[in-house]
Amino acid sequence: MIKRWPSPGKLNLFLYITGQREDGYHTLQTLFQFIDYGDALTFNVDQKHRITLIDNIDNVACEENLIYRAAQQLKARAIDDHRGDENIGVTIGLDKKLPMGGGLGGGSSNAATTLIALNQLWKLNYSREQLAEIGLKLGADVPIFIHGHAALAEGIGEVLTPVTPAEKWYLIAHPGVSIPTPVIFQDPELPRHTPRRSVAQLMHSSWSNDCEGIARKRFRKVDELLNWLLEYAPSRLTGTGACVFAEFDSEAAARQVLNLTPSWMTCFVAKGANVSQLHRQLSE
Ligand SMILES: C[C@@](CO)(OP(=O)(O)O)[C@H](O)COP(=O)(O)OP(=O)(O)OC[C@H]1O[C@@H](n2ccc(N)nc2=O)[C@H](O)[C@@H]1O
Ligand SMILES: Nc1ncnc2c1ncn2[C@@H]1O[C@H](COP(=O)(O)OP(=O)(O)O)[C@@H](O)[C@H]1O
Repeated sequence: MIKRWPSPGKLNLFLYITGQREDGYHTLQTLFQFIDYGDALTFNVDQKHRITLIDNIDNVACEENLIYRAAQQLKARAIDDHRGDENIGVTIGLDKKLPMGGGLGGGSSNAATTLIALNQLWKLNYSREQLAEIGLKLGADVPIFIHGHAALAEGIGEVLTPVTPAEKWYLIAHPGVSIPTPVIFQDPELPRHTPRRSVAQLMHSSWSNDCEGIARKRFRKVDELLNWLLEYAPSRLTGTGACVFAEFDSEAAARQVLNLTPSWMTCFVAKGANVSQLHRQLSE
């Protein structure tokens, strides 16, 4: 029985924007890999009707928290489908480690962990596909955390092809600014027409992130971080930022550079994982 449910972060090892849909959303080709670093959630289920979040996060109203919203949506769906009743309730605790708005997917991961845990604890018996479908309404990155395997994501993130990139060690740095996703996607200078490539072509090319130029231009700290890291290792932006990561073949190499980082850099070392920590624990 899991007591602390892992909610790991992710990296976008590459991110290409291949077009824009009529509703304004951008179509992507992006490679998701999990990291062995993240938040943890606890769930105490009861029959007291309420969903309560005891450790809320600063500047996010409880009803806006993706954990609360995931629990609410799952309960509403369960009531509609006659798999659960009005009385099902839960008290949720959150140990937050992932920086918010950092491109590490913390909110989406928290939502996915909530859906998977409550599906089990409320005995609802939804399939992973059904949970991913509920999750997609909460955020484009929720399905990848529900499926729990590194994948190439296409469409707006919902078309997933499992892949197994090398599990490198990463030095992940946060510039101390949060970049809201729309700020990048609304920029008129964002490259939006990178040609679509096959999985094989993508996996054998060198990798980059189409959002990086805009993030560097608009956020001086992102630019400074990347300039610093690039002296030591291949380094890129994850998602729409704000975090950046440098990749290494060993933990020792990553830690050696960590020891050199100046005090203005907030960093941690994490290993890439093709199966998320949550799914590894679920299959134990
Ligand atoms: C691009 C990624 C890659 O991981 O960036 P990060 O959020 O991780 O940095 C994600 O898929 C982001 O997904 P998510 O974080 O759920 O995006 P949302 O909050 O739903 O989107 C905020 C806004 O960004 C724009 N948006 C988002 C995703 C997308 N593929 N095209 C867009 O144009 C839309 O205007 C949307 O209203
Ligand atoms: N449980 C949660 N954890 C993190 N962020 C959350 C959560 N619930 C709502 N949010 C909101 O979602 C935004 C994006 O968060 P996050 O997923 O951490 O970043 P990103 O999408 O850049 O990876 C936050 O800035 C916050 O306003």
